Amino acid sequence: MAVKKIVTIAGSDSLAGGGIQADLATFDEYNFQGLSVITSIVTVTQSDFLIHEIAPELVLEQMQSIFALDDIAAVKIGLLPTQTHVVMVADFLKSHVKGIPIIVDPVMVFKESDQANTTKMVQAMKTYLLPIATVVTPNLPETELLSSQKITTVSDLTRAAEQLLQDGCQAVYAKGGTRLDGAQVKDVLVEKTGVVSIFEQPKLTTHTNNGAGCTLSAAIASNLGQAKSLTDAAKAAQAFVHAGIEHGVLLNQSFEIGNVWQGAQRAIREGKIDEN
Ligand SMILES: Nc1ncnc2c1ncn2[C@@H]1O[C@H](COP(=O)(O)OP(=O)(O)O)[C@@H](O)[C@H]1O
Ligand SMILES: Cc1ncc(COP(=O)(O)O)c(C=O)c1O
Repeated sequence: MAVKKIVTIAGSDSLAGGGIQADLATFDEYNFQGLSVITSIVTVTQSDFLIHEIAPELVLEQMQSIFALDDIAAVKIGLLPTQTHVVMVADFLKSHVKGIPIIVDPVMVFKESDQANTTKMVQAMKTYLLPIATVVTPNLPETELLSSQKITTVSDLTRAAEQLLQDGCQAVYAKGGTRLDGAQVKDVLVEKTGVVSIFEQPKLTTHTNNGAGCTLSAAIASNLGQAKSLTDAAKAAQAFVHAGIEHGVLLNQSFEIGNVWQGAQRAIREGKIDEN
């Protein structure tokens, strides 16, 4: 029996919070065989958050192996360590991949570190990656970087997301998340058609949100790969992440911040977690 296949082009998070590990775990929950192109390896210690890049030629070879298959359901792009990787991945997809959803998570600002990539990275993303995207999923600081706008309210977030449509993407799902005030998390989806949707969930106080952004974009990719509409895919993905944060896991007791658990929604569905 042939399996349904979906691809992530992203970094490895050795501690499995975000990155390739979160993407593959998400794809598995949606019954996809997850294929992966590893762009970088992230290592985390008490003092350092390091991104080790994989040589662009090797990234290209991974893409060539995968896209020799012609029945991929969707592609998600996560961490790209340099502008060279951005240009190369965008060029490859533009010429080799047609007619399937491309979800771009423009990973530049991490919860685990304050570092934000440079202005040149922002420019490379806007010039090469956004134009090929079905949907782009920046978090709040990334939306600020890409739009050069300061964001403190949902209206600001919506306006900035609408501005990003001018870079040529079909839609922007901007994550307000916990970075906007209020008891609810608020994310905004703006589409080129003019439709604006706001997705809300109760703001959780659990500290198990490592990988929330990666899981969200992988879940959007999975739902789009199952041929849902973008609005339905986004709504389902936000609910999937919410369950994953609420029932997230700590690696051990010395970690204060834990990882999203991609199996949470299934466990709830199967009655293995009592929600009351
Ligand atoms: N504490 C929380 N409670 C509920 N939802 C959350 C929480 N933190 C993040 N989310 C949701 O998780 C997804 C990822 O958001 P965010 O953490 O802002 O992204 P990133 O990981 O890229 O910084 C969004 O849908 C956001 O609304
Ligand atoms: C490889 C990689 N990609 C992306 C992320 C971003 O993770 P999050 O979904 O928490 O924003 C991380 C965070 O550690 C990472 O290591």
